[in-house]
Amino acid sequence: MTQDELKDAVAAAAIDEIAPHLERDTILGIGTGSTANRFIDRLARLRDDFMGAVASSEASAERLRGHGIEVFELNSVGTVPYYIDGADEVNAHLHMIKGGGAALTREKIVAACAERFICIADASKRVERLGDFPLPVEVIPMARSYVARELVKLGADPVYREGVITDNGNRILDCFEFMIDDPVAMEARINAIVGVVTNGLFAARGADVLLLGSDTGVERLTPA
Ligand SMILES: O=C(CO)[C@H](O)[C@H](O)COP(=O)(O)O
Repeated sequence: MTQDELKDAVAAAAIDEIAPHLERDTILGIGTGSTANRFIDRLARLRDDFMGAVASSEASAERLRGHGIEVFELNSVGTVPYYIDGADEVNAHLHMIKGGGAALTREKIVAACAERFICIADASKRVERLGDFPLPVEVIPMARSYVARELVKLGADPVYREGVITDNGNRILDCFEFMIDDPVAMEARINAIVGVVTNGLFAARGADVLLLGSDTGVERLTPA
């Protein structure tokens, strides 16, 4: 199967996972990226079965609205029963690196408000140790150089993502050469640097379920 077919397969599996639990007043949390987009496109077929969605990016909000799905502000919703999103890397504990699409901060906020995080990914995203994928860090623009120097002290090789401004008006540093042995500790450590908005480690709040697509089908995994 191609990677696109695997993304379709996990998007379909996520629909199967949540569809029996949808109520007329359900508001879902929706992620960002090519896998999440496939989920959004399938969700459109169920749009009369639930109330709407909270989106983790302007791009996803636009896509949801394009399908006639109402998009709500998180502040007016409170909690959502499910957050469905992709990942750049995921380990056996369902800790993830996210933010390849620069939406990490809003993704982390919506995930924090979700009762369950369902991660949808093709098998290429499953790793033993996080860090081959460059870890994104969202920074306040004026703190960019300072944060980069602090990240070097932690062992990373941070590279400014040229031309990218996040939905929050901030910048992204991608940390290369950064093998992460303790994702929970490193997530907290990076977030403690002044000027960091958040980083792309989703470890303190990892996923509850991973739907992982491979040539043999979609596997449903829970944290080890
Ligand atoms: O974190 C993300 C965006 O900020 C995405 O979930 C992540 O980059 C995976 O994207 P894709 O489904 O396109 O591979």
